[in-house]
Amino acid sequence: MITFDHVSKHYSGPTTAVDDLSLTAPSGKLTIFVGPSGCGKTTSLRMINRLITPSSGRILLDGEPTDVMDVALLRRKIGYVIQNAGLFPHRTVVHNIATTARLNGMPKQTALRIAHDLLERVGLSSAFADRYPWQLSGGQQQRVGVARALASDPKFMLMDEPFSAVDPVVRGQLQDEFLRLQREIGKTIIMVTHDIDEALKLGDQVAVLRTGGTLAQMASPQELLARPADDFVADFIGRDRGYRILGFAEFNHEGVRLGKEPTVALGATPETLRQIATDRWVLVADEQNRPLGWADVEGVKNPLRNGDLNLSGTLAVEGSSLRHVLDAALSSPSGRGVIVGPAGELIGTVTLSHVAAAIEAARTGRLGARP
Ligand SMILES: Nc1ncnc2c1ncn2[C@@H]1O[C@H](COP(=O)(O)OP(=O)(O)OP(=O)(O)O)[C@@H](O)[C@H]1O
Repeated sequence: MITFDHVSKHYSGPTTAVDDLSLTAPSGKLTIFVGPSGCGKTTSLRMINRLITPSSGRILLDGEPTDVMDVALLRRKIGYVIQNAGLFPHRTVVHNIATTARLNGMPKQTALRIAHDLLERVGLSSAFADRYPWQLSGGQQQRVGVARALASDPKFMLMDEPFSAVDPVVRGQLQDEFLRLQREIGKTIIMVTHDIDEALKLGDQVAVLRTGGTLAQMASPQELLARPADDFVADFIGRDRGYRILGFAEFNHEGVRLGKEPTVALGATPETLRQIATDRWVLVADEQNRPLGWADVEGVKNPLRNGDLNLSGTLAVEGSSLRHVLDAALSSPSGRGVIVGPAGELIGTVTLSHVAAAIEAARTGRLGARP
């Protein structure tokens, strides 16, 4: 657990970067600091590993004040990941990763073995081990940065905008991979971002800071979306709050009868399509009954080919969120959202009215309707 106890930081002149910040980042959880530019996120983070000294107040790691710890020992307890990874340019990937373990006195061979293991855990093959940072993409460098921070198996991790230097697609992948990794490793993490979507996606808890370095609200993503503390938080979270909160409610199809969707295979004739169709659209699936797309009965004049398929519909995996299921229904040309199992096999379809009923049930229960 990382505790801020009335921490302030005043720089010279009138700037108060952080103003009387008190909060606790719980053990094994990912806490996000988010807020507009200049609200003191990075300053707060860097006070934890004493790259910056607080003007007043204390920071404690598992109850132990950091200001009296030996600074080298303190930093060894804390993995640190920064934007653009900050890798050593003259060291290979595997030696970059091994650095922190070596600094903690681990024998070279053990450190290298751990580095190779970590490379795979962050989604890079061993083929990258002997490359230099400049031979990697931004996303790959960022993965190496995470692996390097993890190499000494620190109890705490500080991450300053770790995914912001890459394009949105890679960023999404890195976030997903990092969430998976954190489920395994359960570190106590504080991450800084200016991106509220990233905060809501990754955070167990989100601390929203306002300019002047004060805490506006600290809450779970669901709580922030359902009950923003004031206008500043509501504005910062932005529009679509009602829609985004659906991302935190699992689609429960127990009370909902999934439609039994008939399917055809590629190669089906127009006559077959017309016989099977319940309306204009027929779902096309492969031999394992995995949906491939929808065919428009009125548009197919020859045996069905790949090029005939409408691919606009998203698939919702069973057990995914109401947001995914709603999106599957909205994006499907037939209006029927396709639900698949873990191997991508068809389970059934849902109509918009089914999803609306599920949303209504969740809204009055778990979504936390306003009192
Ligand atoms: N070394 C410094 N000297 C004087 N003022 C500083 C110094 N470092 C930061 N500040 C000021 O302190 C405030 C907080 O800065 P900080 O970098 O912590 O903000 P931030 O929330 O991380 O911003 P961003 O999202 O833009 O990175 C800002 O007003 C900044 O200008």
